[in-house]
Amino acid sequence: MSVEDSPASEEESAPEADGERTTEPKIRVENVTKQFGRIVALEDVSLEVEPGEIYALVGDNGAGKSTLMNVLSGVHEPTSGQIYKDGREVHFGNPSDARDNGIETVYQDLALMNDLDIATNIFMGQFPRKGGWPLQIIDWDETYERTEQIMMDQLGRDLDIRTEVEFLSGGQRQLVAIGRALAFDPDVIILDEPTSALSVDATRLVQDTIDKLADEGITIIIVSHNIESVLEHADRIGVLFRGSLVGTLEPSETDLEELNELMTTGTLESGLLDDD
Ligand SMILES: Nc1ncnc2c1ncn2[C@@H]1O[C@H](COP(=O)(O)OP(=O)(O)OP(=O)(O)O)[C@@H](O)[C@H]1O
Repeated sequence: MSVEDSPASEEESAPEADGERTTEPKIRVENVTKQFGRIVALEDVSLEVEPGEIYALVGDNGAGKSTLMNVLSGVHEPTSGQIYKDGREVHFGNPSDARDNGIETVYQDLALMNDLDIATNIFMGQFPRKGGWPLQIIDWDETYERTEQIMMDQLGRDLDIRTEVEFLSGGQRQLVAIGRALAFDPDVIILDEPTSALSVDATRLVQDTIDKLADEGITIIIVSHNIESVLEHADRIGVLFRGSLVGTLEPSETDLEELNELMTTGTLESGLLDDD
């Protein structure tokens, strides 16, 4: 993996003289195309996600949402185009490259271990350790202390972190998966369908948590079919249609009907659409 300064980004990272923009977008996708053989899953997609923003990606089945998510999380390399993080061009050859650049992904399959407790699930594979090599052992005190911090301070939930995950509700399980992402101290979290198959209450729990993380400055990208929830919680909504980004809308300027039209036809009859 390499991270390069792009000449353009150096210029852009300086605060502009008119004071309008002082920060780079957290994520910038520029002209990204992804092909799988003859299938064009993404075609010339460009978008920007601002720091601390909740950006939702919506689209019909096969529109390219997962592919874009996988490009950003290092699962797929784009066929062409560039990705920038904080104004620097990044190349992700695998998910740990994305992780090294502060991007964590919570997949729909939460991949939790049911018979282990919350803290163990959160730090699985990256436990704090103590002692010198070669006699290093897991530092359980530190593991539970840091889990408590993630739960209370970042997720704002008073869950008993020694509870085995199998006893948790759907919403609580989603929080544990988000907690596991937070353990890597990311500044971007990508969430794949975080509220699918959740009850109304669980959906609210997860949404409130996502709002809280964004308030803390973490940039959130949500892939979702839940348009109502997206309209309520996202700052902006990117609509993909057959691999192309056909619109970027703010919830205040659109509604369910319009989004559905855009998702299913790739255009709006009214023609009123920002092309950013
Ligand atoms: N690994 C792959 N190999 C071949 N084709 C793929 C691969 N991944 C995705 N595609 C194709 O790329 C297109 C976009 O798929 P993608 O999964 O990104 O859409 P999506 O919007 O996430 O759809 P869904 O909501 O159904 O998950 C589809 O035509 C899909 O069949």
